[in-house]
Amino acid sequence: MLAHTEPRVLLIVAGGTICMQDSPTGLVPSKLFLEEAIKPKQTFNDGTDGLVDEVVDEHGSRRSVSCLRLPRDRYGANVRCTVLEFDPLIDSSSAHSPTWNQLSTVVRANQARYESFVICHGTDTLAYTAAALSFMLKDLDKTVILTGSQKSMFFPDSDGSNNLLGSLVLSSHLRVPEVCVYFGNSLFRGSRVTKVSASNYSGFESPNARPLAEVSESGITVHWDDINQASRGNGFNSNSVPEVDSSKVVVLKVFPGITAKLVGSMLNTKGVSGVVLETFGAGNMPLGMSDDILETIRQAVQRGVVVVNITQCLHGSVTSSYEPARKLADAGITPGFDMTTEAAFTKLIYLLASSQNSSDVARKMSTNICGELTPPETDEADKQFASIAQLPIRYVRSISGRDFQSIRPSKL
Ligand SMILES: NC(=O)C[C@H](N)C(=O)O
Repeated sequence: MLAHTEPRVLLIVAGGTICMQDSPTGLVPSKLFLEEAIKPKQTFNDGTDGLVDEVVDEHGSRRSVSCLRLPRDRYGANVRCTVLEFDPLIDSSSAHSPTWNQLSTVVRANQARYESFVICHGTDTLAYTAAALSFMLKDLDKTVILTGSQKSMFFPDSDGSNNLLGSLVLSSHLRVPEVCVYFGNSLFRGSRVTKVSASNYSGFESPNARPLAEVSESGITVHWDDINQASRGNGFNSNSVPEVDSSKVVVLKVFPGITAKLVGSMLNTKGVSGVVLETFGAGNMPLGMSDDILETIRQAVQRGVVVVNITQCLHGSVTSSYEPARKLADAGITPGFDMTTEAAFTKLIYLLASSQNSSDVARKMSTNICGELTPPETDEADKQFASIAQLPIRYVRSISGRDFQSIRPSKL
C-alpha cells in the first residue's frame, strides 16, 4: 500500500476567463471563484472544512487564506491546495511587468513552504507571463504551472476544471523544475508557448519544442529527457532578481512596404532600450527599396539599443541564409533564432533589468538560458524529406466515403 501523503501546492489566482462571470459590461473576474466555482466541486475538495493557511500575498503582506484538501488520488496523496486570490483579479490583457513582478515575488516569498505552484491566469497574455516567469524564476528548483481556460469554471462545459485539476496533479507528482503551462491535456515549457486559438480548448502550442508531458485516457506520458534538470543551484537567492519593466521594450512586426521612417519612430522612442523585430521567414525584411532602414538600425544599435531578429513564422528559425538577414546582422541586429515573440520580448525585458551593458544583453539574447531557444547547429529547418518522387502514396479512405482517385490506379 502506498503511504498517505499530502503534497502542498500554492494555487495563485491572478484572473482570466477561468474565474469570470457575466456582468452588464461583459465577462469580468469574480470574487466568488473559490467559494462558488472550486469549493463545491468534489474533485477539488474532499469535504474537510475550515482549513486555513498563512501566505505572503502579492503586496508583501501576510494573509490568512483558505486551503483545500483534494480527494485521495491514485498515488495515495491528498494534495493540499492553499488558495491565494489576487486583489484585484484581472483580465490578462492588462497584465504586464507589474503582474510578473508580483507573481515572481509571491512564489519566491512562499517557496520554502510549498512543493509546487499553480497559477490561474487569463489566456490572452498567459504565454508572455509564462515566458517572463521562466526567466525570472530560472533558479527555482520547483515546479510552477500556469493554466487558465477558454470558458469560465462557472459554466458547466468549461475546460477550466480539467486544466486546473491536471495542473494540480502534475505539479504535485512530477518534479519538473521549470515554469510550465498546462492547457488542453499538454504540459508545455513556459518559454516556448504561444496562444494559437481564441476559443479552442487546445488553445496553446509550443511550435519549436514538443510538450514536456501529454495526458490521455491511457495515462501520462512524460518526456523526461526534455525537462531541464541542469544547474538550478541549491536554493534560491531572493535578492537575485531585479524588478522588470516592460515599458523599455517594443515589438515591431515587419510588413510589406515598411519604411525607414516607421522603423525609426520605434527605435528612437525615448526610454526604449530594446526592440524585437518580427521579420519575414528566415529573418528578412525589405531592405532593397531603402537602405535608410539599415542605417536607422545601425545608429540605434550604436546608441545602445538592443535589436533582436525573430521570425513571424510559427515554426523555424532566423538564419543567415539570405542577403537581407545578413545585412541586418552586419548592422548589429542580434539573431533570436527560433524564440517566440513572447520569449524574445520578455527575455529582453529580463536581461535589461539585470545588466547595464547592451552588448552583454545582445550576446545573451542569442544564447539559450532556460530552454527558450534552439541554437542554430541543432536547428531542424534544413532537414529534408527524401524526394517526393520516392515516397509511397498511402491509400486513405476519405471521411465522406469517396475513394482516392488516381490517374494510374493500377500502378499504386
Ligand atoms: N480565456 C481568457 O482567459 C481570456 C481573457 N480575456 C483573459 O486573458 O483574461
